Amino acid sequence: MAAFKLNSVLRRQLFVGRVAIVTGGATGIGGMITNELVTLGCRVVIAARNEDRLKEFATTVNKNTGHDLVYPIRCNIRKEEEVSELMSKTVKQFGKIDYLVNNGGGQFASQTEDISAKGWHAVVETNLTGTFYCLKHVYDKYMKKHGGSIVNIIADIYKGFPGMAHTGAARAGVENLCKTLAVEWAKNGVRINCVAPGIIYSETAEANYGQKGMFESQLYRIPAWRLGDTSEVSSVVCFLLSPGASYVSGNTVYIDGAQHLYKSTYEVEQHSNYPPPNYPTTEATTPKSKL
Ligand SMILES: CCC/C=C/C(=O)SCCNC(=O)CCNC(=O)[C@H](O)C(C)(C)COP(=O)([O-])OP(=O)([O-])OC[C@H]1O[C@@H](n2cnc3c(N)ncnc32)[C@H](O)[C@@H]1OP(=O)([O-])[O-]
Ligand SMILES: NC(=O)C1=CN([C@@H]2O[C@H](COP(=O)(O)OP(=O)(O)OC[C@H]3O[C@@H](n4cnc5c(N)ncnc54)[C@H](OP(=O)(O)O)[C@@H]3O)[C@@H](O)[C@H]2O)C=CC1
Repeated sequence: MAAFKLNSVLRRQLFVGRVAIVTGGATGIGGMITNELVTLGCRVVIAARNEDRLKEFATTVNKNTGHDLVYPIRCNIRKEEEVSELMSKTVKQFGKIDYLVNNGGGQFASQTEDISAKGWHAVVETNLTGTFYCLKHVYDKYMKKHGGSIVNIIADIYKGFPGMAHTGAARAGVENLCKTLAVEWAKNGVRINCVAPGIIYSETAEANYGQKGMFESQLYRIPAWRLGDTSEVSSVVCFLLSPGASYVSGNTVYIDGAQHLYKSTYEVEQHSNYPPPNYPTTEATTPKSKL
């Protein structure tokens, strides 16, 4: 009991005096990351496009904790000047940026051939270019001189991302950028890692993907036989930001109940359109082509 009490005191103090930026920090996974950082004593700037939602979330958390620890700044990460301003305003307001969580992002489900050029650019600009802007400007405005710790939220791209090629390509780009920067910025005391969530329940994520219960229909593809919850992502993010991960950089942690090692969310329908094999085939091994 005594040990637990000591741990909970240490836990509350882990990030006292620290300042974090969480993009998309007012909803879903980002909202839980903000909550957990605040619980650990951190001041958190939350940044996204919907200003009303940011303000409402900040007011609620600040009221619940009795401290002004959450500060909203409207920012579309696709706009470099807004990202630059986000970093400048944070340094002006709080004097520092210890942590950056690149969580803001999203996509839509589509067969690759149905993605328009505009849709492709929207997803790549949001998830890859937006993340690049955040990384570049947090480095320029603070971390180049002072170091820091960064976590990028990507997605389960272990087997490509059939059904969401745009985001698969963008997130793979972020993962590769992370590996590069772990080396290039090590000399500046910057650590950078990625977190790859599997299917994580949040009201906003479910709303984005249409009908209620859609996520649950995927359970049989997940060895854990359940979805993840947002606190199961935020705890890993906080660990990676913390001194507990002081020798960890350039890595990706999958938070997916082992789904990346198991079944894809994509179904390939039966067909016989591959070049024929060199072994004898029967009707049973050669399904009729649907072409
Ligand atoms: C298994 C689960 C894993 C993942 C879970 C999560 O991530 S949960 C979290 C998920 N949370 C989120 O994803 C939330 C954040 N997501 C977003 O903000 C958007 O999904 C975004 C990234 C596409 C930006 O979109 P925006 O509207 O700001 O961008 P814009 O106005 O610049 O260009 C729009 C163009 O993109 C196209 N297009 C867009 N939607 C669709 C569609 N449904 N259908 C088809 N196409 C679509 C279309 O071409 C459109 O142009 P049009 O035809 O209108 O001239
Ligand atoms: N839930 C899941 O199963 C999975 C989620 N992810 C990823 O995790 C992250 C969080 O998703 P989740 O919490 O589930 O869903 P949400 O829809 O709640 O989170 C997306 C957040 O990103 C913000 N955002 C989107 N576009 C921009 C932009 N251009 N500039 C600034 N902020 C932006 C949104 O705020 P606003 O609209 O106000 O800008 C919103 O707060 C996303 O990157 C998502 O793709 C990855 C794999 C699985």
